[in-house]
Amino acid sequence: MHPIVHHPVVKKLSDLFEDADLTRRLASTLASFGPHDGVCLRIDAVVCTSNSLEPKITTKNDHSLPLAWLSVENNRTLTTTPSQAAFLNAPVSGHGYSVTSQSTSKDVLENPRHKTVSGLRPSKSSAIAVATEDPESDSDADTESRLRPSNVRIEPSVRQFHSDTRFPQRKKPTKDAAVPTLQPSSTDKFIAGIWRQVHSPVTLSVSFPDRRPEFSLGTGVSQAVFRAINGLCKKYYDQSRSSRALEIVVQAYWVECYEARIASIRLEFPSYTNAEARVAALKEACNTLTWHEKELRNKMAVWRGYKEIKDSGGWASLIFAGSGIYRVCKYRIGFDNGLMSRLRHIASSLEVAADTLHPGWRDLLRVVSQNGPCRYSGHPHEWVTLYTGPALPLKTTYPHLKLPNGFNYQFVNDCVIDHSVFGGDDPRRGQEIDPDICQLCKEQQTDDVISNHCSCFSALFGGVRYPPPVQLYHTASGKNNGVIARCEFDRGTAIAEFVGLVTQGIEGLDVMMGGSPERPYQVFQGQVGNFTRFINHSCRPNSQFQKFYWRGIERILVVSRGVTAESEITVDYSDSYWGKLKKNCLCGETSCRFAHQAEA
Ligand SMILES: C[S@@+](CC[C@H](N)C(=O)[O-])C[C@H]1O[C@@H](n2cnc3c(N)ncnc32)[C@H](O)[C@@H]1O
Repeated sequence: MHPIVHHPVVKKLSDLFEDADLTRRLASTLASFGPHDGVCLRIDAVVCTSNSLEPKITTKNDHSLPLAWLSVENNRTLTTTPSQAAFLNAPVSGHGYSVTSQSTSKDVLENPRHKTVSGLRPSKSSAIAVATEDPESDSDADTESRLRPSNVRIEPSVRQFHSDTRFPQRKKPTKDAAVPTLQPSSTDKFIAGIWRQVHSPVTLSVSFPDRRPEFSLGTGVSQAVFRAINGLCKKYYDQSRSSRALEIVVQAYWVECYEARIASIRLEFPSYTNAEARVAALKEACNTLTWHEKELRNKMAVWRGYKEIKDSGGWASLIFAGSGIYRVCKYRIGFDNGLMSRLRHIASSLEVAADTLHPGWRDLLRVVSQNGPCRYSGHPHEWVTLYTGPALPLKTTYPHLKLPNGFNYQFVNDCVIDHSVFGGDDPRRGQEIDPDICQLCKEQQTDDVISNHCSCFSALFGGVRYPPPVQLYHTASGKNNGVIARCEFDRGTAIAEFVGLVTQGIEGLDVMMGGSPERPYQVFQGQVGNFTRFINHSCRPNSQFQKFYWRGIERILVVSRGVTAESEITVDYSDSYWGKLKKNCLCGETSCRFAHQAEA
């Protein structure tokens, strides 16, 4: 049989793909080659987007990436360039699978931008902050005239939000370079990275072999169990590219096993000192891992970091940490009590996001028998997160309202039209508006991500939509629930659409007014809607309501005026709203306009 079949790399590949048949199939393929054909094995990877894993074979648009050439003649080595392998006479021209990828981000960034109907411009993308201000767009009068309430004639008893709230004069960002700006620290970036990853469509599914060793530290760690965890550690270290999260989980757990093994050795050999027991455990590990002691010690230092992060932020913080975690743990960047206490604070909130957005994530922990049941189920916003402990079901947080049937709220992604009021009509449809052209940028709008050219609020319309990195939380200031941003939202970025029942004729309850004086409508969030229902008021808000037409339909958006991570998202409810609310404003701002509202 051809010697390449027994090559260790081939063995590794078959382990990697868990395909015991690989060598047999390789052997039968090689049977067609002659002894002087200079056979080598080319190892390719195919680059594609995760949402297009159904590859199309193309010849023109080849995204295959030759990684290495393996030759038996070349003293069993892998080469990384075709020139190194040239003597083998091996075919190096690319052919293989590729996926058609749509690349609009460049176009998106280069598209010209136009002024919005209010003081905010749409952000170029969620990653790029709008650095400049339009000098003419900031005066209250100007803003007001452009945002004049559409249906100001209605004078009902309802407390109305208006998407055209008069905002207090905004301070222009200073251009003075001498004024220091607060940059996010490495810890901020690390934690934001975890939140971003958990709110991304990352796929974490794994398949394990049927027979796996069972682990339990309760009864001590025998040499056999320690050998098994060492074996696992080696396996996932070797497979790190394909299962990075698994690797980190195993390594963090290895540290626990190692400590438990030391304790067990001390019981087995009572004459051993702690240092001797450590060395003995280390030697055992090195035997299976086939690493030198020094090598293992170096790696262990990083793995200890993983364990510390897991101990503070829970397994979810480790699994969703992304690739930055290695650097953080290797160089221990910002690795202090500050990081650990922040991780402890977000641990249960992170679990809410992980359980509700990635219900299968705990399967990864099966690799070390640490998987438990899902704690939080349902919609991510059916949970109110707390700094002090596990999240509470949203339903249980309104006892003060004394509602006869309890608090019931159905989360929906899009507005629901009250057909009993409007028949088959959608009152949000703009009259004499071209539904294909954006009113702001004048570019073409379509729901098809590829042909859409309007990137005004691409996080919500015409782009790929991810769950926004926000959660409900219990405010400390007495406002009951509120909405907390887990990542920053650049100024001009849409956070969400104000979604609810599109209706008319609601009296005495909170509604958002929309439409025109001729065709008014209300958006009522009493029973259905999204998290915007829980956004509180501030007299110095970090967000604002803003109208926007998408495909000819008026949408009311919550747009960031610069929201920092871990801050409460707030809007200005407007004077007319507070005029009908017999409560004191608890926003706590020095410029608060309604602090003594109830006494007035
Ligand atoms: C749309 S809800 C906001 C979510 C609400 N906090 C909750 O727990 O459901 C609006 C109500 O929240 C309360 N609220 C919002 N902002 C407030 C503020 N700055 N001060 C006091 N109460 C506020 C008022 O009772 C108001 O009528």
